[in-house]
Amino acid sequence: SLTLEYGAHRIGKRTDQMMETWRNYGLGQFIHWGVYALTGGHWDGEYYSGAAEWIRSWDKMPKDAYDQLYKSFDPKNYEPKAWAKQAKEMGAKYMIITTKHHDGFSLWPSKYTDYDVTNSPYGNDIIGPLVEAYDAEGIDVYLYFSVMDWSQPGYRVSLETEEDRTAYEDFKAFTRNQLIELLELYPSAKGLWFDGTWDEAWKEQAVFADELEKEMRAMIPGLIIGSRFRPDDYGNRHFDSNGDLMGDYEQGWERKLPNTYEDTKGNDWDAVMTVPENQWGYHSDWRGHVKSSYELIEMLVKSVSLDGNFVLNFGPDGQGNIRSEEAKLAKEIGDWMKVNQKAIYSCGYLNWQKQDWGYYTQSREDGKIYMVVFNQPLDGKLRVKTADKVILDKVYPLENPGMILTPELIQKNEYFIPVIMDQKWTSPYVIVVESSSTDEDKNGGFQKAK
Ligand SMILES: COc1ccc([C@H]2[C@H](O)[C@H](O)[C@H](C)N2C)cc1
Repeated sequence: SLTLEYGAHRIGKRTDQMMETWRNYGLGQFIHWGVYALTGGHWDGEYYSGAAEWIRSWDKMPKDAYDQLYKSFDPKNYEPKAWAKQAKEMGAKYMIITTKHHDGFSLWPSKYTDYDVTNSPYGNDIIGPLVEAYDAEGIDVYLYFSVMDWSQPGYRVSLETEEDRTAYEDFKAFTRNQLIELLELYPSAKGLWFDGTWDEAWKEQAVFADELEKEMRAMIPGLIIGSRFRPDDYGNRHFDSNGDLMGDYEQGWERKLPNTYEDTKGNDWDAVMTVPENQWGYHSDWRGHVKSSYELIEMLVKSVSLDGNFVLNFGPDGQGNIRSEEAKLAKEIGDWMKVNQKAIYSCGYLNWQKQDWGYYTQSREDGKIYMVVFNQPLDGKLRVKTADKVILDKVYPLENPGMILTPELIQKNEYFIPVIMDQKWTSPYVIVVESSSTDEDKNGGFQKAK
């Protein structure tokens, strides 16, 4: 393997408490909010078919018109406490907020740019009250920050000339200033979710990025930073030139999920997901497929079953309203979580053979196994093929622990579990499996399967 000075600084998962907490979240909320929300994905009566938060890059969007939008940013209906309560009801354990997206508009009072909320009619800090509201609900806050910043004169896609390099040094200093400022203003933040780090110019900044990451980690011990921040000695991101994961978890799963445990390479990871196919910021006219809560619950369960976190995106409108479609999803997901959260929180991958009826998760706290059923077989029998030397001690519906189900042995380590046919399951349901190992432990009894 290559000797890398700026590659992965750790092989394998972080095992400290803050990362354990992160690993056990299961469900998160992404919030994309900024001046792009004022356009709702339209300009001058025309429909923008791209991602609404990218409308500034649309050829039909005059750049100066976009850059004046902040003079209309005055979200009368912004209610951070209501947003936090809704997220709590949904069952989100963490929230990632766009402090600054690619356009550079800063949602906090920044000393380093005039393109921020203090120079909008709204005038006040957006981020601070949001952090307080989510902290008060016990939902951990993470700060999304786009390195790419179209508003900054020093920003460059690539460094071709000496002038580029000189300008980029200013941009690097600006970027560091804003990040230090964010961590000083919001020290309860548990981590940063970086974006906009694919430019050639940034990919040459292995030294700068590494020093900055170290500086940020020193400011908030345990700070969690994913694989989208640093480039390595050769400009590789997410995985360094030896194939080792950069940062604390893999951030590559954007609007897509891994299919198998092998796809995750055994790393921690999050999957960030839009409700439409590709809209993060507010678009007033969602076209194409809009995901149902059933689909999103399956993605959540699949993510947890493969040791990841699922982060669902919300895009509030220009007045600070959470749109009705998202409010409905938050309610429906929350209703499901209220009944089935034990199969999600502090759960992860179980190495039993994947079956067609759904997904296994296993509690990292007590080893209980959860069978989350999406596709109930017509004969009401769930096939279960356990790992070797496992016996099933007790099986029952999570919703009705008194209803003991008796597995039917098919062959060694393989059973049918008869679910209740007269129980009309109308949404994904969970069967709990308490199991133990047939290995004799030192005093001849059975130990709980770990
Ligand atoms: C070039 O393709 C991109 C670039 C950036 C994105 C941004 C989205 O605006 C959103 O912030 C998402 C999390 N991020 C990857 C999406 C697609």
